[in-house]
Amino acid sequence: MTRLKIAIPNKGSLSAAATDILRESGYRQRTDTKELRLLDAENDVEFFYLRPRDIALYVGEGTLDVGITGRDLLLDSGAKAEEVMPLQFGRSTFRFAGPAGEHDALAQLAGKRIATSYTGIVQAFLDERGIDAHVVRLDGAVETSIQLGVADVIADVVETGTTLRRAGLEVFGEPILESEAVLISRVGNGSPAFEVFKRRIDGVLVARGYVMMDYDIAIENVDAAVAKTPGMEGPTISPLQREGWVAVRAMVPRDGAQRLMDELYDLGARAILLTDIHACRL
Ligand SMILES: Nc1ncnc2c1ncn2[C@@H]1O[C@H](COP(=O)(O)OP(=O)(O)OP(=O)(O)O)[C@@H](O)[C@H]1O
Ligand SMILES: O=P(O)(O)OC[C@H]1O[C@H](OP(=O)(O)OP(=O)(O)O)[C@H](O)[C@@H]1O
Ligand SMILES: [Mg+2]
Repeated sequence: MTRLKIAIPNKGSLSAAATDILRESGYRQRTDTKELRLLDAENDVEFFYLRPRDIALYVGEGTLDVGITGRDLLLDSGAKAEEVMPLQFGRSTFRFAGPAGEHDALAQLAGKRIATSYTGIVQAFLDERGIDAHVVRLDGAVETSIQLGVADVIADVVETGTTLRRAGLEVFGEPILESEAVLISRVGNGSPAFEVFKRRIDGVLVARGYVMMDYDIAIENVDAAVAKTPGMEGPTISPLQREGWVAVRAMVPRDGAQRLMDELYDLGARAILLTDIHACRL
């Protein structure tokens, strides 16, 4: 098998969370942020720490096999790479914004100067709708460009909205795009090494969404309890020394697990335990 080459954000909002998920998936990660390349010989993979904006290009060209980047950056790049799996972190919305109270519809974009770091996404959006506007490419901090007179509106990443508010701006029109960190690969990459890598990442994502629940319950109440905790392939039910009782073990969604414990208690379950799952293969 040829060694898998993987691109990881070296800085910015996605960097720490990307490193975390890889570490949880059992891969070596750099300990020094100045390190730009790291070989994990045991797992036969090599990591390249790159600017998130450049990652889709390397993967699209086939120089690197896999990457973690933002969906917005992937689409903006126009690279021949495809989204393989959303990673559930780095969520943001890409939106138009202007001085508070001045705009309420996308039709008002016509003839305006629009500042953005994502010219690919914005130009494609305007072309699709036949809106004629002038796109001004900036590297970052685009919120300031209106006050400084180089643009009339902006199109940018919005997470909490704090940056917009502080600059006296507000969003208008429909959201252009919902983004999050995504796993990308070259179109049609189905190598066995890539399949293993995907399964490991997926195992961590699923584990983050579930917890393990254990409880003891009288046999006459098992059916009602198991209906609430069906598990993946069906829960494990083991005998207890206590006559007429069994122990049940099942994976349950993390959201709502506390409420589920209350409901099981009401059904007569006791010794109800919740434990974290660190990884899984389902
Ligand atoms: N609050 C946020 N600000 C910026 N980007 C975010 C935010 N939340 C998620 N992202 C995502 O991070 C990616 C941007 O990568 P980038 O390297 O520009 O990170 P950054 O946090 O903006 O870092 P930098 O300090 O270099 O500006 C995009 O996919 C973007 O959607
Ligand atoms: O809605 P918020 O929670 O305020 O987050 C959004 C802001 O964060 C990012 O800026 P970043 O700090 O990355 O600076 P940049 O513009 O130089 O990339 C983005 O470009 C917005 O400005
Ligand atoms: Mg940024």
